[in-house]
Amino acid sequence: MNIKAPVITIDGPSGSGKGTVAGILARQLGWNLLDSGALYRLLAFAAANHGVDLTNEELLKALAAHLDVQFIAATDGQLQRIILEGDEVSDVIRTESVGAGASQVAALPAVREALLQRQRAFQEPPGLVADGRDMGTVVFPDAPLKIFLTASAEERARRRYLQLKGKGEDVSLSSLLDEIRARDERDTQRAVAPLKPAADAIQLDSTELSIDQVLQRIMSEIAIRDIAG
Ligand SMILES: Nc1ncnc2c1ncn2[C@@H]1O[C@H](COP(=O)(O)OP(=O)(O)OP(=O)(O)O)[C@@H](O)[C@H]1O
Ligand SMILES: Nc1ccn([C@H]2C[C@H](O)[C@@H](COP(=O)(O)O)O2)c(=O)n1
Repeated sequence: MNIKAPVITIDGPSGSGKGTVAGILARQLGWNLLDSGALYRLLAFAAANHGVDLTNEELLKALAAHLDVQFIAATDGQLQRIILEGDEVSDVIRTESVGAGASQVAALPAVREALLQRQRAFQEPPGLVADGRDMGTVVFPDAPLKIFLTASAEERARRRYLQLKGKGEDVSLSSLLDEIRARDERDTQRAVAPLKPAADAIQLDSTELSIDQVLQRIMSEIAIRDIAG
């Protein structure tokens, strides 16, 4: 019998804290991590490098199918690293402009199809924490625990502002809020795999919660379901 490794999905809009929470959870549980947004970001970044237009669905599909990417698991003191075509791109794919490009290519059905199996291949023992927009609805519909993490657009823009300021970037809160709203609109309104909670997802609004409080809430759901051994 083929018993699949358990999956915890964490979906939600940009800046809700999915990536942070998924990374900590995966480390605490000793499970694999799938940052699915990174795949769409890598595709948008690779397309720019190869001169592929972000509306050219056929070429983007081919690029997605052949993306030469390696995810190097986090270790104590070092976050997960991402290598594209031999170069480390962990930081350069995190800009708002690459995020906007990712949101654009993510609306193309052929691109999503090309990335589907690549995402499912992360489901390896002892388990997987997967974050994105359609982890619970499309990629891992049988996951035993699905979280839909939200926060108000204003709070998400504030978090992003602090994050980027902390990196020394010159950003404006109002333009970040505009970008977050535009990305929400594109991600929720697209025809394929739009951002929405799975019917069986637990919805968690983190506007007033710290990262630790969010983690505690998820840990208690894991304990209730007894899915982490
Ligand atoms: N509950 C929280 N309270 C305060 N800050 C938070 C909280 N959750 C996350 N953050 C901070 O908000 C910023 C954005 O978080 P993160 O990158 O995890 O969001 P995300 O949902 O993965 O966004 P994206 O989808 O755009 O990658 C980070 O600086 C993170 O430390
Ligand atoms: N499962 C996913 C993950 C991401 N996307 C798209 C939509 C986002 O705007 C963009 C970047 O994601 P982020 O790194 O900010 O989480 O990628 C998606 O459609 N489906």
